[in-house]
Amino acid sequence: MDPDSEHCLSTSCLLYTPAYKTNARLSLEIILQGTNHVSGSVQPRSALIPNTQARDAKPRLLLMGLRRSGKSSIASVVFHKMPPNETLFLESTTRIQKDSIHSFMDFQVWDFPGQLEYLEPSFDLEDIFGSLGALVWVIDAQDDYLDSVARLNRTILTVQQYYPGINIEVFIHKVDGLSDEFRTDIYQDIVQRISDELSDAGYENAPVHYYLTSIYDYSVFEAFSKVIQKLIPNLSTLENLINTLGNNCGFEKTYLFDVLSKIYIASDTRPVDMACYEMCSDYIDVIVDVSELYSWDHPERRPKGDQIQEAESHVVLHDDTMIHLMEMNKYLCLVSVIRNRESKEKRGLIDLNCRTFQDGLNEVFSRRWEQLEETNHLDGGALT
Ligand SMILES: Nc1nc2c(ncn2[C@@H]2O[C@H](COP(=O)(O)OP(=O)(O)OP(=O)(O)O)[C@@H](O)[C@H]2O)c(=O)[nH]1
Repeated sequence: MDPDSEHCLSTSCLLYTPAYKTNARLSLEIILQGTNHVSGSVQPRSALIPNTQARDAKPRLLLMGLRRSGKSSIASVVFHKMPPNETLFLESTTRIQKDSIHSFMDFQVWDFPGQLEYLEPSFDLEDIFGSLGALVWVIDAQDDYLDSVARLNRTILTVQQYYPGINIEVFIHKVDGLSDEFRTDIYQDIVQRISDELSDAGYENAPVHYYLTSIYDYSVFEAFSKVIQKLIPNLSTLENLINTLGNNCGFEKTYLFDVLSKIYIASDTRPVDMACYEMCSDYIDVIVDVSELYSWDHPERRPKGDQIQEAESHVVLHDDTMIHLMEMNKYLCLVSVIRNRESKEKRGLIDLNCRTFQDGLNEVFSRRWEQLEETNHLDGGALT
């Protein structure tokens, strides 16, 4: 964000005190408490306990690929806020790392050791691929990728016999060190090799999607956003709501962000603009930092009249672009980019429309969220 930009943080974001806080919690600290980091190994078929499946019914994202391809780095950067440089010190994974993410929807991320031979008969495929949301295969684009491609093809051909609807998401990773031309060549080569081999094996039109990713820019967040969006029930309803809101308010682009991971779970259906996405994502960081600084319980602070329940803020940048942020519930916030001069002058209308959108959003999803919260409550809040 440009240091010269005119910052107009609305007071609603800064003034509320914990006594007046409701469900709205734009604070990573609080949300991170809901994130468990446990490790475990997949049980061999004979050791399966019948009831574990019910507790593990959350959609699962499997991070797979060869050793040192970058799986743990991706999970750490996206879900644990690890600065990319610190991934240099990550040790090789030796057991499956199971991460439960408790957010706008509960899901699990399983990080597989690169050397694990999960296709061997001693592993129960149902235990690994049952309740699967997506298989994310990470290929190190800076290394020789032929082995990785061959192993991916073996995995797809085995798994699709039992789980034909499975989403395969291929992250062609570590592209930060490559020129644009080289990236395109590698991308085309990998896509070609995978689709040729699969169609030779008689598997046409496999549901495989490809992304160029790196932890050193926003591409990995963008890719994860796309992966997660496929797991969201009612995504098209959500996109329609955002489109309607954007059209009525003159928004150039709108993203509905998960505050914890900063992946976006939905946006309007205009083409993705990475610059907008980066700006909106950075703005969430600013607001989270400010909220954490000022929303602690101060004995002498007096509430100044009625407070708006959710954090709300806008900033006008040096080029007259406005970013508008509004917290939707304790997990999600809506961030919009506004360039249209007329629209910017109608802040009241924008706020009103965003509140209406918030009602619609919570109506579509609240029942599900309430159910999830009740379940967690019954479980004693423990997430596996
Ligand atoms: N240049 C670059 N390096 C990366 C990127 N992502 C990860 N790395 C580096 O790749 C190395 C291996 O990363 P890990 O995340 O440990 O790899 P892994 O796939 O989990 O490895 P195993 O646990 O052995 O299976 C680390 O030194 C990371 O810093 C990236 O996007 N770009």
